[in-house]
Amino acid sequence: MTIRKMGVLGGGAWGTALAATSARAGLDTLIWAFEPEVVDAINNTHENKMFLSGVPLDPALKATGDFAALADRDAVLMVCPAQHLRPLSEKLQPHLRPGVPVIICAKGIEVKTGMFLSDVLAETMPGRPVAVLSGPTFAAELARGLPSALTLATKDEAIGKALVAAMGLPIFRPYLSDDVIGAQIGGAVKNVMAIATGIVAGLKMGENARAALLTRGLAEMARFGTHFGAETETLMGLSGLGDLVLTCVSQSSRNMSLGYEIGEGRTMADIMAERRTVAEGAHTVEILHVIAKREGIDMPITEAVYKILKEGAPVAEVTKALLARPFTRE
Ligand SMILES: NC(=O)C1=CN([C@@H]2O[C@H](COP(=O)(O)OP(=O)(O)OC[C@H]3O[C@@H](n4cnc5c(N)ncnc54)[C@H](O)[C@@H]3O)[C@@H](O)[C@H]2O)C=CC1
Ligand SMILES: O=C(CO)COP(=O)(O)O
Repeated sequence: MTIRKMGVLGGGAWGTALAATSARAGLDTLIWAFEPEVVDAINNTHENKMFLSGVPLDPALKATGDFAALADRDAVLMVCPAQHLRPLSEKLQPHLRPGVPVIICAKGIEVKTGMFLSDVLAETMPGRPVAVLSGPTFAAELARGLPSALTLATKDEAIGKALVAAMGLPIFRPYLSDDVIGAQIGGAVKNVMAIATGIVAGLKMGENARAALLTRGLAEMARFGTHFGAETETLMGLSGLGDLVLTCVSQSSRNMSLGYEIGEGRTMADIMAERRTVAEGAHTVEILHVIAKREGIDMPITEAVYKILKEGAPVAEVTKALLARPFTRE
């Protein structure tokens, strides 16, 4: 299998950065974008001002608002926010040739069903090969040509190798895995942990507290992951620990900075009113909390973020309760 024509579903920051990378790798690349202004800007000004401003794009990179225009693609990167994956994949499915792989690049869990995104695609795109591309990667850095490494997980080794051959670059290094569930869990859970570490940073609780939270967040990710059959190697790899570290320590993260502002005393409503971009952890926490309860998985940090974001519990009270938990074994 050879991939020459790449489709990208989603013209946000990450979709645009991945499309720019695909074009840089020499692939004929077409982005489907939701906003007509984004389609227009990519085609006519070669810049996505709305989501990735200041990054000049290859004029060969084209955008469309028409799903049918993706009909000749050899593979499609699915880079919409997680909660939009179901309706968008339903609309795209009839236009793609059978056997064309789709690669999940979104990070999250479907809130209304509790399903992993690969399970959503198994319903909306039955029989289609699926891969997951996930790792510590801020869109703005990749778009500027700075180096990144990611996990590329798929059960179909030939497709994995074809994707690496097509898109791999010295600045974009995919590492193959067959752990499709594990690669999704890291990316989903780390966003919730990034909100938590952001809150602690906003509260000025110190760097010891942040390191403690990040490490206990990893324990939470590992408990959740192993419960659903993820391999430890994946959780300790780029899509797990790697992404957890990046997202929890940097204010470039939308999730971390969301937490930071909450820690400083702002309300969710005020913060969200100023943002057009997605902070996936704010959605993921809603369902992660439900799944953890249902499955009996101990996830106290997730629970704390849920209480603050979704129940409006006072930050000081929730933090105090988290620190007062009974002492236990590591
Ligand atoms: N930005 C980043 O550095 C990275 C993002 N991701 C993941 O990629 C996914 C997409 O994120 P970004 O590209 O950053 O998005 P973004 O936050 O830059 O842009 C928002 C996106 O949501 C789309 N959107 C808004 N309303 C919509 C609707 N009603 N229907 C369909 N689409 C709609 C917009 O078209 C746009 O593509 C997320 O799951 C994110 O976690 C993964 C790795 C890095
Ligand atoms: O997933 C990301 C980095 O790997 C981007 O993180 P944010 O969505 O928090 O900005």
